Amino acid sequence: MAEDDVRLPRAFVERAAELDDRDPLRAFRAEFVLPEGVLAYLDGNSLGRPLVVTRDRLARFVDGEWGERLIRAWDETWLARPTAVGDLIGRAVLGAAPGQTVVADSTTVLLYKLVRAAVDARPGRGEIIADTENFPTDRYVLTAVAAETGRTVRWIEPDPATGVRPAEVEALLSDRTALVVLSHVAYKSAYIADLPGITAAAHRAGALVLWDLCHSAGVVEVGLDAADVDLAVGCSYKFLNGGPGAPAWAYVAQRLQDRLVQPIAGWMGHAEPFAMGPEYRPAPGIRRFLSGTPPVLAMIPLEDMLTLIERAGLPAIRAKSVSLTEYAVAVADEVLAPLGVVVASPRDPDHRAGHVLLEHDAMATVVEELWRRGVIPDFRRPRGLRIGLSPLSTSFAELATALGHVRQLLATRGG
Ligand SMILES: Cc1ncc(COP(=O)(O)O)c(C=O)c1O
Ligand SMILES: Nc1c(O)cccc1C(=O)C[C@H](N)C(=O)O
Repeated sequence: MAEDDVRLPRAFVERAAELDDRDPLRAFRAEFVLPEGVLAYLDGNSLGRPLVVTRDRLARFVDGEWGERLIRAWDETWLARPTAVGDLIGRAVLGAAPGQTVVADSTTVLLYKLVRAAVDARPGRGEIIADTENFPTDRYVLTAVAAETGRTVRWIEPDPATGVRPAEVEALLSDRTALVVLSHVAYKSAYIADLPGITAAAHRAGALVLWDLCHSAGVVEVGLDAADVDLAVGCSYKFLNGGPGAPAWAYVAQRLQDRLVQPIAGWMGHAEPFAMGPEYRPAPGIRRFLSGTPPVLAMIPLEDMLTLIERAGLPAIRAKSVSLTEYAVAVADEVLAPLGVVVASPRDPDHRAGHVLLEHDAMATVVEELWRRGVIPDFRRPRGLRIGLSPLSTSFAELATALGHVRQLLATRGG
């Protein structure tokens, strides 16, 4: 293979073709918008592709619910959308019974609301357990709530490649722990934490636990009710393909809902929003975690993708996800490692979610050139190229194409 050849070795190209031929989900790719100029899109763990059906649904919404029903649509359908779509998310990807999931705000805002509500429900417990490798917005919210409430964050410093292990959490748990906040899937390495194990350990210490599922929802089976999780949040623009700025969602276990008070008391979380009365009275159940007017328009792409996920089935989606990341790791080991690339994601597929982190000092410039070529993964400091693999919209051929360009750029870089 010539250095400047952008193709992978024939064996890998043929394996990709075989895997596509055998892929039981291969027909779903055609339901996404696939522009010619994008050779390979490997960033669905940041922003998922749009569905073709959404283009038509948005047009119908403008003419129908918005353009013709107008303000009447609030009572007819829109006011119920946050919990209706929440229940769809709960059923399709969270393993959550109805009445426990609501769509609203952004992940950051919902994180603040649930973290604050949780620590206020544990007065006298002055510690929050978190980790230094979590996404910045989680760390910033936790630091702010700790400052607001006179609490201390106990930071775990996990090995970036392995993520937070139960023993590291247990070492910090005590009767001073109010809340444990972790990402189920690490945003850099894609490490899948032991959600049931850590949840049980937190409960043994009398603490609440909140899971950030941004990199899990839609690509990893979660099982919130089965694991007796208290609280969870997630975004919907990654593997739920809700589109840029799509709303987030929150899960609050039924047993906790009427015992928690969230700090942003807005009219949409009121028991009777249109009474417009003098006093705030929280709505019963999950609606009390709403604050302002729901992002109705922004829920349309999300509804379409949840329908697709239910058609495909999360077990099949997870199985393809594992095949895709296994293929990426095999190419990295056999073709990229001789060029200095290191796989910085778990080797065990049971602990690896929907993306793979490949490290090399040249990755920042490699990603810049890849984007110019229409090959779109993303870069995370200090030296990580993230290969995001959305199972329903990504083909093995597309993945092989992308990795061929990565190889060629590393093989021909000067210096
Ligand atoms: C783990 C995690 N939490 C939170 C966020 C972002 O939160 P927001 O949707 O509020 O920007 C992201 C990425 O966008 C993320 O990866
Ligand atoms: N949420 C994002 C945004 O608003 C702009 C650009 C990127 C994003 C992302 O999704 C970042 C992503 N959570 C990450 O894992 O890095």
